[in-house]
Order: sequence, then C-alpha cells, then structure tokens
Amino acid sequence: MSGNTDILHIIVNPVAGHGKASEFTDGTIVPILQHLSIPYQIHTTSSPGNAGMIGRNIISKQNTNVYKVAIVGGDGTFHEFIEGVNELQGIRWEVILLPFGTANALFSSLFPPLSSSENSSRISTYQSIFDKLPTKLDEENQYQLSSLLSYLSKSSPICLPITQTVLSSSSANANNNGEDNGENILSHVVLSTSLHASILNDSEALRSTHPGVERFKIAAKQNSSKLFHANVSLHPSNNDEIVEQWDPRESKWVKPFTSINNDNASSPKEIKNAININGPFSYFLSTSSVDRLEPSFVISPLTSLRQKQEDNDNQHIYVTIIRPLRDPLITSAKTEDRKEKTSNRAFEVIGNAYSNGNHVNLTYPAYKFSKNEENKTDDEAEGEKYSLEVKGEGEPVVEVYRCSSFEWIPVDIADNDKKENEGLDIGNSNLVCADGAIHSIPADGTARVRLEDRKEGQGFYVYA
Ligand SMILES: Nc1ncnc2c1ncn2[C@@H]1O[C@H](COP(=O)(O)OP(=O)(O)OP(=O)(O)O)[C@@H](O)[C@H]1O
Repeated sequence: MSGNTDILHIIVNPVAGHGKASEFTDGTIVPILQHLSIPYQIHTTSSPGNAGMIGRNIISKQNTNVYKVAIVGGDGTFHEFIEGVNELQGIRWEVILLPFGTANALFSSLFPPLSSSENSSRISTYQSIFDKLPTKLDEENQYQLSSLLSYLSKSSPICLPITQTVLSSSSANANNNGEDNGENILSHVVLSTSLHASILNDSEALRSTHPGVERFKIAAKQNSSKLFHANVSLHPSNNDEIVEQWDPRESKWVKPFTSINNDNASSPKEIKNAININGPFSYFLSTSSVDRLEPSFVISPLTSLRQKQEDNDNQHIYVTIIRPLRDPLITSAKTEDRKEKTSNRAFEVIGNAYSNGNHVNLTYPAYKFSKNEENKTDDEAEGEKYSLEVKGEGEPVVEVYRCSSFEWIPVDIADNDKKENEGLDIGNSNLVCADGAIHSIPADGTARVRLEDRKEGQGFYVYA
C-alpha cells in the first residue's frame, strides 16, 4: 500500500438533495483546497450503496490508520459509507460533512441554524481562513462549509456513536457464542418504530402518486391515530448504573417515574436495573447523535454530541416515547371521537418539536381524571380541561429516557386489553426505521438495539 496519508477523500453524491453536490464541490470546495494546497481526491458515487465501496477502496490504496473523508451529500450517503467500512478494524475515520442531502439531520444537529447575527459572530472565528480564499463566500456557503472550516482550523473531531440493531425471530435469539443471530442493522442518526417508521414506510408507497413532500403529510395522517403494541425494556450500561428519565419540571435527569412496572415478564433476559415499558405506543424514536431530524424539527432536544464531548459524558441512547393511553383526553373520549382526538393530539404534541423541542416540556393537567368520567361538558370546556401545559405540575406527555441498550418486542393485540383500544386502529409494530430505511422484525421476533463498542480513538469522528 502506498499514497499520501494526508489526502482528503471527497465522496460526492450527485443525486442527493437538490442535486447540487457536484457543482458545490467543483465550484467552492476544490478552489479552497487548491488555494490552501491541501491534497484531495474526488470520488463520485455511481449508484445506491457505492459510498461504502468507495470507502473500502480508499483503504486498499493507502497505508495509514487515519483517513480523512468529506461527504458531500445527505445522511443516506454517510450511512452507506459507514455500512461499507464499519467492519474494518483498527481504523479512525475523520469525517467532514457538507450538507447536500434533503434533511441533513447530523449536520444540522452539529450546526443548528443560527440567526444572521449569531452566524456572523460564529463565522468570524474563521475570518483568517476566508481572507485567504480566492473568492468571497456568501452567508449560506459559509454555513455549508462549517464542518470543513472546523477541519481547516485544526479542531478535534467529535466521536460519532454507531447503533447496532439486531432483528431476530424468537427461535434465533442467540448463537453458541451468546451473540445475536438475525438481520444486523447499523445506524448513526435514528432508529425508530411506530408512527415515525410507519410514516416513512407509507410515504414510500405514495411516492408514485404524490412525488412531493405532501406524501409525508398523507402518511402522517394515515398513522397518527394508530396504537403500536409492544413491550419495551430499557437497559443501563452496567449494573452500577440506572436508566434515567428527563423531568422537564426540574430540568434534570432523574429515576424513571412514569413507567413504574417492575414485572420483568416482558424482559426475556432479566437485566439488573432494566425498565420495562408496556405499550401501546404512538411514537417511539431513539438516537444517540442528533437533536433534530431536519433543521427545525428538534425531536430529541436533550441529545448533543458536543455536550458529551465537553462533559466526558458516557454515550447514551436517547429514547422519545408517546403513549396515548396515558392521556386523559383520549382515555375519557367517547369511542367514536377517539380517532380524531388521538390524531389531533399527536399533531399537537409532535408539532411542538418545531418550537425548539418544546414537546418534551408539555405536561398533562395536574387534575386527576377518572377514565370513565361521564359528566362531559361541551367541546370548549372539555378542550380547556384537558389542555396541555408547559412544565406544569402534571406528568410529562412525552417520556424521554436515556439508556445504553433496549429491546422492542412487538405484542399481538390479542394479548392486550381490547377495551382500551376501542375506536383506534392498530399499527404495524414490526416496522423499524434505521436512518430512513425500513426493516421488518420477523413474526414473534424482537429488535435489540445497542451502542457499538469501540476502542478509544477508532471508528467515526466528525468535524463539528
Ligand atoms: N449515482 C447515484 N445514482 C442514484 N442514486 C444514488 C447515487 N449515488 C448515491 N445514490 C443514492 O442516493 C441516496 C440519497 O442520498 P442521501 O440520503 O445522501 O440524500 P437525501 O436523501 O437527499 O438526504 P438526507 O438523507 O439527508 O435526507 C442514497 O441513499 C444513495 O443510495
């Protein structure tokens, strides 16, 4: 093997996002690198999955353990790159992100959009680099270059946790070495089930009839009143730790308080300090890297890779859950009204993610409702009675946990209390979304999700 170990490999996905990655690479990135005499090589992806192949080829041509790679594309391009090279041991990938996909969840989490004045003050850090460039960059270009600028200014890149998910049938739980058999999935952005996974699944089916973004709205409407039946167990990293829950009223991580269920029946292996959470769920999403899935949709506001770096914090999986049958508005609704109320509530709560992640601050009214309350008043009075508060005295609507691994076990509806489900449809709780791709848990199977173990200094690091 030979080659310049300092070479920057630029992986360009020409079809990601609005198809502008090649133009930006040639017109902006290349002149900067040439001006600063940084050696580079451009690799353009030719088909789905090709980014991983490019990664493997890079290794075969260079004699080093540290590789510098720029991804000009979206989360999907980086995901495919990770899938392609993740099994290769002993390598450190230092990655520059150039946000040329559609959602750019990881980039926008590392570089949340700022106001114009905030942006100017942040960019001023890099003024000396801009001064050296052949052409003047506009504000948007400067923002898109944030990760490259971090690299050029010799910052230390941040470790990116990778999540491993095994989808196994009950008969294939573990092989002789105690390892999971089954489909093995990697993700670096999101691992979800329930509403989020169903929206992605159904929107794909709608692509031919509704090519624009409206297909996501249609798919959301189709799934927002569904119940997803599963049992979940969340696990801490070791016996000395506990799973924690975010309490918005105290603004701190505390012992779990909305899921008091110590019967270990739903957890196949009895794990010390595991927390069991029984469904049904409407929303279930986990991430260990992003606070947002697109620039303004801050669905997991407590997740921060930058914070972890500063606090020397252990890596966690952050889990965001909505269980509609905890909601007095829904449990007290007449059967014929439940669908509409459940759907409206889901949009109301999840919609608050667009207000800088305010959904995690919503609380139920503190008044204790009885499930079969008969003295219904008119709609207006009822609306007021059940209206949500922000950091009020009641329990949080959205349950946010942090753990080290978890299991999602779909449950047959026949095993559940049918009365509670009355008026609501049953969703497909076997669907799993990993970084946007949909997978299915085999019948009677389980999804086991955990953070990948990594030797210090190896794996994926991103410039932030
Ligand atoms: N030359 C190519 N032709 C067709 N598809 C390609 C090619 N190169 C890569 N792809 C596919 O393009 C897909 C989309 O890329 P990517 O996910 O980066 O962009 P996006 O979906 O627009 O953004 P995001 O994931 O941030 O929402 C990738 O999943 C990959 O499979």
